[in-house]
Amino acid sequence: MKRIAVTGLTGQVVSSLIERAPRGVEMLALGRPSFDLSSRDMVLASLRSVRCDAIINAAAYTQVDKAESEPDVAMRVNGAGAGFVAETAAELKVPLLHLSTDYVFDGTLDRPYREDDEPSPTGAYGRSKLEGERQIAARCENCAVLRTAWVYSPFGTNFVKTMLRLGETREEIGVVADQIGNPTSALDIADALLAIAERLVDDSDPRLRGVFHMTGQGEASWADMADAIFSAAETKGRKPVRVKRIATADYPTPARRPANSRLDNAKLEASYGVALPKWRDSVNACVDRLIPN
Ligand SMILES: NC(=O)C1=CN([C@@H]2O[C@H](COP(=O)(O)OP(=O)(O)OC[C@H]3O[C@@H](n4cnc5c(N)ncnc54)[C@H](OP(=O)(O)O)[C@@H]3O)[C@@H](O)[C@H]2O)C=CC1
Ligand SMILES: Cc1cn([C@H]2C[C@H](O)[C@@H](COP(=O)(O)OP(=O)(O)O[C@H]3O[C@@H](C)C(=O)[C@@H](O)[C@H]3O)O2)c(=O)[nH]c1=O
Ligand SMILES: [Mg+2]
Repeated sequence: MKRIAVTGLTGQVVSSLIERAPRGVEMLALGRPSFDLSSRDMVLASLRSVRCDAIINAAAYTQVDKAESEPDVAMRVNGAGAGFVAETAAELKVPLLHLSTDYVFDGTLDRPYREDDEPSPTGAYGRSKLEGERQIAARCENCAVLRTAWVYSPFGTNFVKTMLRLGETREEIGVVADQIGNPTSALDIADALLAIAERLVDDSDPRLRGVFHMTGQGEASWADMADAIFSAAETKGRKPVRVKRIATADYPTPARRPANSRLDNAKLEASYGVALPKWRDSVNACVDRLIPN
Protein backbone atom coordinates (compact mmCIF):
# COMPACT_ATOMS: atom_id res chain seq x y z
CA MET A 1 0.00 0.00 0.00
CA LYS A 2 1.63 3.20 -1.19
CA ARG A 3 -1.01 5.85 -1.77
CA ILE A 4 -4.21 6.58 0.13
CA ALA A 5 -6.72 9.19 -1.00
CA VAL A 6 -8.46 10.83 1.94
CA THR A 7 -11.39 13.24 1.82
CA GLY A 8 -11.13 16.47 3.79
CA LEU A 9 -8.16 18.78 4.24
CA THR A 10 -8.39 20.22 7.71
CA GLY A 11 -10.48 17.71 9.67
CA GLN A 12 -9.31 16.02 12.87
CA VAL A 13 -9.02 12.58 11.32
CA VAL A 14 -7.45 13.85 8.09
CA SER A 15 -4.84 15.85 10.01
CA SER A 16 -4.13 12.81 12.18
CA LEU A 17 -3.74 10.55 9.14
CA ILE A 18 -1.27 12.98 7.60
CA GLU A 19 0.71 13.04 10.86
CA ARG A 20 0.68 9.27 11.38
CA ALA A 21 1.22 7.99 7.84
CA PRO A 22 4.45 6.00 7.93
CA ARG A 23 7.31 6.73 5.57
CA GLY A 24 6.43 5.21 2.22
CA VAL A 25 2.69 5.77 2.55
CA GLU A 26 1.48 8.90 0.81
CA MET A 27 -1.72 10.63 1.96
CA LEU A 28 -3.48 12.50 -0.82
CA ALA A 29 -5.89 14.83 0.91
CA LEU A 30 -8.82 16.15 -1.14
CA GLY A 31 -10.91 19.03 0.11
CA ARG A 32 -12.83 22.16 -0.54
CA PRO A 33 -13.00 24.18 -2.68
CA SER A 34 -11.68 21.85 -5.40
CA PHE A 35 -13.29 18.74 -3.89
CA ASP A 36 -16.79 19.06 -2.46
CA LEU A 37 -18.64 15.94 -1.34
CA SER A 38 -21.92 17.45 -2.40
CA SER A 39 -20.80 17.49 -6.05
CA ARG A 40 -20.92 14.08 -7.75
CA ASP A 41 -18.86 15.42 -10.66
CA MET A 42 -16.08 16.68 -8.38
CA VAL A 43 -15.98 13.48 -6.34
CA LEU A 44 -15.77 11.25 -9.39
CA ALA A 45 -13.29 13.44 -11.29
CA SER A 46 -10.93 14.03 -8.35
CA LEU A 47 -10.83 10.43 -7.19
CA ARG A 48 -10.39 9.13 -10.74
CA SER A 49 -7.46 11.45 -11.29
CA VAL A 50 -5.41 10.35 -8.26
CA ARG A 51 -4.00 6.88 -8.46
CA CYS A 52 -4.52 5.29 -5.05
CA ASP A 53 -4.60 1.88 -3.37
CA ALA A 54 -7.40 2.79 -0.95
CA ILE A 55 -9.82 5.62 -0.16
CA ILE A 56 -10.65 6.93 3.30
CA ASN A 57 -13.79 9.05 3.51
CA ALA A 58 -13.01 11.24 6.53
CA ALA A 59 -14.80 14.42 5.45
CA ALA A 60 -18.28 15.02 6.75
CA TYR A 61 -20.74 17.61 7.93
CA THR A 62 -20.10 17.30 11.70
CA GLN A 63 -21.97 20.20 13.31
CA VAL A 64 -24.58 18.32 15.32
CA ASP A 65 -26.67 21.30 16.45
CA LYS A 66 -26.41 23.29 13.22
CA ALA A 67 -27.60 20.23 11.28
CA GLU A 68 -31.01 20.64 12.94
CA SER A 69 -31.52 23.92 11.07
CA GLU A 70 -30.00 22.75 7.75
CA PRO A 71 -30.75 19.02 7.58
CA ASP A 72 -30.67 19.04 3.77
CA VAL A 73 -27.08 20.25 3.69
CA ALA A 74 -26.05 17.55 6.18
CA MET A 75 -27.90 14.92 4.16
CA ARG A 76 -26.31 16.01 0.89
CA VAL A 77 -22.77 15.79 2.30
CA ASN A 78 -23.07 12.81 4.66
CA GLY A 79 -25.69 10.81 2.76
CA ALA A 80 -25.41 11.44 -0.98
CA GLY A 81 -21.74 12.48 -0.74
CA ALA A 82 -20.74 9.21 0.91
CA GLY A 83 -22.63 7.44 -1.88
CA PHE A 84 -20.59 9.26 -4.55
CA VAL A 85 -17.35 8.20 -2.86
CA ALA A 86 -18.56 4.59 -2.66
CA GLU A 87 -19.60 4.62 -6.31
CA THR A 88 -16.13 5.81 -7.32
CA ALA A 89 -14.32 3.32 -5.05
CA ALA A 90 -16.32 0.50 -6.66
CA GLU A 91 -15.48 1.77 -10.16
CA LEU A 92 -11.77 2.06 -9.31
CA LYS A 93 -11.82 -1.34 -7.52
CA VAL A 94 -10.09 0.03 -4.42
CA PRO A 95 -11.19 -0.56 -0.82
CA LEU A 96 -13.14 2.21 0.91
CA LEU A 97 -12.85 2.99 4.61
CA HIS A 98 -15.67 5.20 5.82
CA LEU A 99 -16.25 6.78 9.22
CA SER A 100 -19.63 6.79 10.87
CA THR A 101 -20.91 7.66 14.32
CA ASP A 102 -22.41 6.47 17.59
CA TYR A 103 -25.16 9.06 16.95
CA VAL A 104 -26.88 6.60 14.58
CA PHE A 105 -28.27 5.06 17.80
CA ASP A 106 -31.00 6.52 20.00
CA GLY A 107 -29.28 5.57 23.25
CA THR A 108 -32.17 3.71 24.85
CA LEU A 109 -30.31 0.38 25.18
CA ASP A 110 -28.74 -0.39 28.57
CA ARG A 111 -25.52 -1.97 27.20
CA PRO A 112 -22.88 -0.98 24.64
CA TYR A 113 -24.26 -1.11 21.08
CA ARG A 114 -23.21 -3.89 18.72
CA GLU A 115 -23.00 -3.60 14.95
CA ASP A 116 -26.26 -5.47 14.40
CA ASP A 117 -28.31 -3.37 16.83
CA GLU A 118 -30.99 -1.33 15.09
CA PRO A 119 -29.96 2.28 14.41
CA SER A 120 -32.53 4.96 15.19
CA PRO A 121 -30.94 8.42 15.15
CA THR A 122 -32.35 11.19 17.34
CA GLY A 123 -31.15 14.08 15.18
CA ALA A 124 -30.45 15.33 11.67
CA TYR A 125 -26.70 14.65 11.87
CA GLY A 126 -27.25 11.02 12.92
CA ARG A 127 -29.89 10.55 10.21
CA SER A 128 -27.52 11.90 7.57
CA LYS A 129 -24.70 9.61 8.73
CA LEU A 130 -27.04 6.60 8.72
CA GLU A 131 -28.06 7.47 5.16
CA GLY A 132 -24.33 7.51 4.27
CA GLU A 133 -23.95 3.97 5.66
CA ARG A 134 -26.91 2.85 3.53
CA GLN A 135 -25.58 4.53 0.37
CA ILE A 136 -22.28 2.75 0.89
CA ALA A 137 -23.80 -0.66 1.58
CA ALA A 138 -25.81 -0.35 -1.64
CA ARG A 139 -22.85 0.62 -3.84
CA CYS A 140 -19.69 -0.98 -2.61
CA GLU A 141 -18.77 -4.43 -1.31
CA ASN A 142 -15.09 -3.74 -0.70
CA CYS A 143 -15.83 -1.44 2.17
CA ALA A 144 -15.32 -1.08 5.91
CA VAL A 145 -17.59 1.34 7.77
CA LEU A 146 -16.00 2.27 11.10
CA ARG A 147 -18.38 3.79 13.61
CA THR A 148 -16.47 5.91 16.09
CA ALA A 149 -17.45 8.48 18.73
CA TRP A 150 -16.62 11.60 20.74
CA VAL A 151 -13.54 12.40 18.66
CA TYR A 152 -10.92 14.83 19.94
CA SER A 153 -7.36 15.71 18.94
CA PRO A 154 -4.88 18.58 18.87
CA PHE A 155 -6.55 19.60 15.56
CA GLY A 156 -9.76 21.37 14.60
CA THR A 157 -12.54 21.95 17.09
CA ASN A 158 -13.47 19.40 19.71
CA PHE A 159 -14.56 18.94 23.33
CA VAL A 160 -11.01 18.86 24.75
CA LYS A 161 -10.10 22.18 23.13
CA THR A 162 -13.44 23.71 24.12
CA MET A 163 -12.97 22.71 27.78
CA LEU A 164 -9.39 24.04 27.88
CA ARG A 165 -10.56 27.34 26.38
CA LEU A 166 -13.50 27.72 28.79
CA GLY A 167 -11.24 26.73 31.70
CA GLU A 168 -8.98 29.71 31.04
CA THR A 169 -11.65 32.12 32.26
CA ARG A 170 -13.89 30.05 34.54
CA GLU A 171 -13.53 28.29 37.88
CA GLU A 172 -16.53 26.04 37.38
CA ILE A 173 -18.13 24.58 34.27
CA GLY A 174 -21.43 22.71 34.12
CA VAL A 175 -21.13 19.53 32.04
CA VAL A 176 -23.75 16.87 31.38
CA ALA A 177 -23.23 13.70 33.40
CA ASP A 178 -26.14 11.66 32.04
CA GLN A 179 -24.84 11.01 28.52
CA ILE A 180 -22.31 8.18 28.37
CA GLY A 181 -20.09 7.12 25.51
CA ASN A 182 -16.51 6.44 24.43
CA PRO A 183 -14.08 9.35 24.00
CA THR A 184 -11.81 8.59 21.03
CA SER A 185 -8.56 10.19 19.94
CA ALA A 186 -8.32 11.03 16.22
CA LEU A 187 -4.64 10.06 16.34
CA ASP A 188 -5.63 6.59 17.60
CA ILE A 189 -8.26 6.42 14.85
CA ALA A 190 -5.57 7.26 12.28
CA ASP A 191 -3.29 4.45 13.49
CA ALA A 192 -6.18 1.98 13.34
CA LEU A 193 -7.31 3.16 9.89
CA LEU A 194 -3.80 2.68 8.52
CA ALA A 195 -3.70 -0.89 9.84
CA ILE A 196 -7.19 -1.62 8.51
CA ALA A 197 -6.40 -0.15 5.07
CA GLU A 198 -3.30 -2.33 4.79
CA ARG A 199 -5.37 -5.45 5.54
CA LEU A 200 -8.13 -4.51 3.08
CA VAL A 201 -5.58 -4.02 0.32
CA ASP A 202 -3.90 -7.39 1.02
CA ASP A 203 -6.77 -9.62 2.07
CA SER A 204 -10.10 -10.18 0.27
CA ASP A 205 -11.73 -11.98 3.24
CA PRO A 206 -15.37 -10.82 3.37
CA ARG A 207 -15.21 -10.89 7.17
CA LEU A 208 -13.03 -7.76 6.99
CA ARG A 209 -15.83 -5.89 5.19
CA GLY A 210 -18.98 -4.38 6.66
CA VAL A 211 -19.70 -2.30 9.76
CA PHE A 212 -17.35 -2.18 12.77
CA HIS A 213 -17.42 -0.24 16.03
CA MET A 214 -14.09 1.45 16.76
CA THR A 215 -13.71 3.67 19.83
CA GLY A 216 -11.31 4.40 22.66
CA GLN A 217 -11.40 1.76 25.40
CA GLY A 218 -13.53 2.40 28.46
CA GLU A 219 -16.59 4.56 28.95
CA ALA A 220 -17.25 8.05 30.28
CA SER A 221 -19.88 10.72 30.64
CA TRP A 222 -19.06 14.15 29.17
CA ALA A 223 -18.56 15.27 32.80
CA ASP A 224 -16.08 12.42 33.41
CA MET A 225 -14.23 13.44 30.28
CA ALA A 226 -14.15 17.08 31.39
CA ASP A 227 -12.78 15.99 34.78
CA ALA A 228 -10.01 14.02 33.08
CA ILE A 229 -9.15 17.03 30.87
CA PHE A 230 -8.88 19.40 33.84
CA SER A 231 -6.86 16.92 35.92
CA ALA A 232 -4.41 16.56 33.06
CA ALA A 233 -4.31 20.35 32.62
CA GLU A 234 -3.47 20.77 36.31
CA THR A 235 -0.40 18.57 35.92
CA LYS A 236 0.69 21.06 33.25
CA GLY A 237 0.37 23.97 35.66
CA ARG A 238 -3.17 25.15 34.84
CA LYS A 239 -5.30 26.30 37.76
CA PRO A 240 -7.97 23.83 38.88
CA VAL A 241 -11.44 23.95 37.28
CA ARG A 242 -14.47 22.39 38.98
CA VAL A 243 -16.81 20.32 36.85
CA LYS A 244 -20.42 20.68 37.97
CA ARG A 245 -22.25 17.50 37.00
CA ILE A 246 -25.49 18.62 35.39
CA ALA A 247 -28.40 16.89 33.63
CA THR A 248 -29.04 17.07 29.88
CA ALA A 249 -32.23 18.98 30.70
CA ASP A 250 -30.08 21.73 32.23
CA TYR A 251 -28.00 22.15 29.06
CA PRO A 252 -30.56 22.68 26.29
CA THR A 253 -29.30 22.21 22.72
CA PRO A 254 -31.07 22.16 19.33
CA ALA A 255 -30.15 18.48 18.77
CA ARG A 256 -31.20 15.66 21.07
CA ARG A 257 -28.21 13.42 21.86
CA PRO A 258 -28.30 9.73 22.90
CA ALA A 259 -28.02 9.07 26.66
CA ASN A 260 -26.06 5.86 26.08
CA SER A 261 -24.00 5.66 22.91
CA ARG A 262 -21.31 3.27 24.11
CA LEU A 263 -20.09 1.02 21.28
CA ASP A 264 -18.99 -2.61 21.73
CA ASN A 265 -15.67 -3.05 19.90
CA ALA A 266 -15.48 -6.88 20.09
CA LYS A 267 -16.08 -7.41 16.36
CA LEU A 268 -13.20 -5.14 15.33
CA GLU A 269 -10.85 -6.87 17.74
CA ALA A 270 -11.93 -10.35 16.60
CA SER A 271 -11.74 -9.53 12.86
CA TYR A 272 -8.68 -7.30 12.72
CA GLY A 273 -6.92 -7.75 16.07
CA VAL A 274 -7.21 -3.97 16.40
CA ALA A 275 -8.05 -2.30 19.73
CA LEU A 276 -7.67 1.40 20.50
CA PRO A 277 -5.88 2.61 23.66
CA LYS A 278 -7.73 3.46 26.89
CA TRP A 279 -9.48 6.79 26.57
CA ARG A 280 -7.85 8.37 29.64
CA ASP A 281 -4.32 7.71 28.39
CA SER A 282 -5.12 9.35 25.07
CA VAL A 283 -6.88 12.34 26.68
CA ASN A 284 -3.77 12.86 28.82
CA ALA A 285 -1.55 12.73 25.73
CA CYS A 286 -3.76 15.23 23.89
CA VAL A 287 -3.86 17.73 26.79
CA ASP A 288 -0.11 17.34 27.20
CA ARG A 289 0.36 18.38 23.57
CA LEU A 290 -2.11 21.25 23.75
CA ILE A 291 -0.59 22.96 26.79
CA PRO A 292 2.96 24.13 26.15
CA ASN A 293 5.58 23.30 28.79
N1 LIG B 1 -15.98 14.64 15.51
C1 LIG B 1 -16.56 13.64 16.15
O1 LIG B 1 -16.80 13.69 17.36
C2 LIG B 1 -16.95 12.39 15.43
C3 LIG B 1 -16.75 12.26 14.07
N2 LIG B 1 -17.17 11.13 13.42
C4 LIG B 1 -16.98 11.00 11.99
O2 LIG B 1 -15.59 10.91 11.74
C5 LIG B 1 -15.28 11.56 10.51
C6 LIG B 1 -14.17 12.59 10.74
O3 LIG B 1 -14.61 13.53 11.68
P1 LIG B 1 -13.68 14.76 12.12
O4 LIG B 1 -12.32 14.56 11.60
O5 LIG B 1 -13.90 14.97 13.57
O6 LIG B 1 -14.38 15.95 11.33
P2 LIG B 1 -14.04 17.50 11.36
O7 LIG B 1 -15.30 18.21 11.68
O8 LIG B 1 -12.82 17.75 12.16
O9 LIG B 1 -13.65 17.75 9.84
C7 LIG B 1 -14.57 17.61 8.84
C8 LIG B 1 -13.87 17.74 7.52
O10 LIG B 1 -14.84 17.53 6.51
C9 LIG B 1 -14.68 18.55 5.55
N3 LIG B 1 -15.95 18.80 4.87
C10 LIG B 1 -17.12 19.20 5.40
N4 LIG B 1 -18.04 19.32 4.43
C11 LIG B 1 -17.43 18.99 3.27
C12 LIG B 1 -17.84 18.95 1.93
N5 LIG B 1 -19.08 19.27 1.56
N6 LIG B 1 -16.95 18.55 0.99
C13 LIG B 1 -15.70 18.24 1.33
N7 LIG B 1 -15.23 18.29 2.58
C14 LIG B 1 -16.10 18.66 3.55
C15 LIG B 1 -14.21 19.76 6.34
O11 LIG B 1 -13.60 20.65 5.46
P3 LIG B 1 -13.59 22.25 5.64
O12 LIG B 1 -12.30 22.52 6.33
O13 LIG B 1 -13.65 22.76 4.24
O14 LIG B 1 -14.79 22.63 6.47
C16 LIG B 1 -13.23 19.10 7.28
O15 LIG B 1 -12.00 18.92 6.67
C17 LIG B 1 -16.61 12.13 9.99
O16 LIG B 1 -17.17 11.18 9.10
C18 LIG B 1 -17.47 12.20 11.22
O17 LIG B 1 -18.86 12.09 10.91
C19 LIG B 1 -17.74 10.07 14.09
C20 LIG B 1 -17.96 10.15 15.43
C21 LIG B 1 -17.54 11.29 16.21
C1 LIG C 1 -19.42 23.01 25.81
C2 LIG C 1 -20.28 22.19 26.74
C3 LIG C 1 -20.94 21.05 26.26
N1 LIG C 1 -21.72 20.33 27.10
C4 LIG C 1 -22.39 19.12 26.61
C5 LIG C 1 -23.25 19.27 25.36
C6 LIG C 1 -23.23 17.86 24.80
O1 LIG C 1 -24.23 17.07 25.43
C7 LIG C 1 -21.87 17.36 25.19
C8 LIG C 1 -20.85 17.36 24.06
O2 LIG C 1 -20.92 18.56 23.36
P1 LIG C 1 -20.23 18.78 21.96
O3 LIG C 1 -21.01 19.78 21.21
O4 LIG C 1 -18.79 19.00 22.15
O5 LIG C 1 -20.32 17.38 21.30
P2 LIG C 1 -21.17 16.84 20.06
O6 LIG C 1 -21.17 17.83 19.00
O7 LIG C 1 -22.46 16.27 20.47
O8 LIG C 1 -20.19 15.65 19.70
C9 LIG C 1 -20.59 14.70 18.75
O9 LIG C 1 -20.06 15.11 17.51
C10 LIG C 1 -20.45 14.29 16.44
C11 LIG C 1 -19.76 14.79 15.19
C12 LIG C 1 -20.33 12.84 16.70
O10 LIG C 1 -20.28 12.04 15.76
C13 LIG C 1 -20.48 12.34 18.10
O11 LIG C 1 -19.80 11.11 18.32
C14 LIG C 1 -20.06 13.34 19.14
O12 LIG C 1 -18.66 13.43 19.26
O13 LIG C 1 -21.41 18.20 26.24
C15 LIG C 1 -21.87 20.70 28.44
O14 LIG C 1 -22.60 20.02 29.19
N2 LIG C 1 -21.22 21.81 28.91
C16 LIG C 1 -20.44 22.57 28.10
O15 LIG C 1 -19.88 23.59 28.57
MG1 LIG D 1 -20.11 19.56 18.27
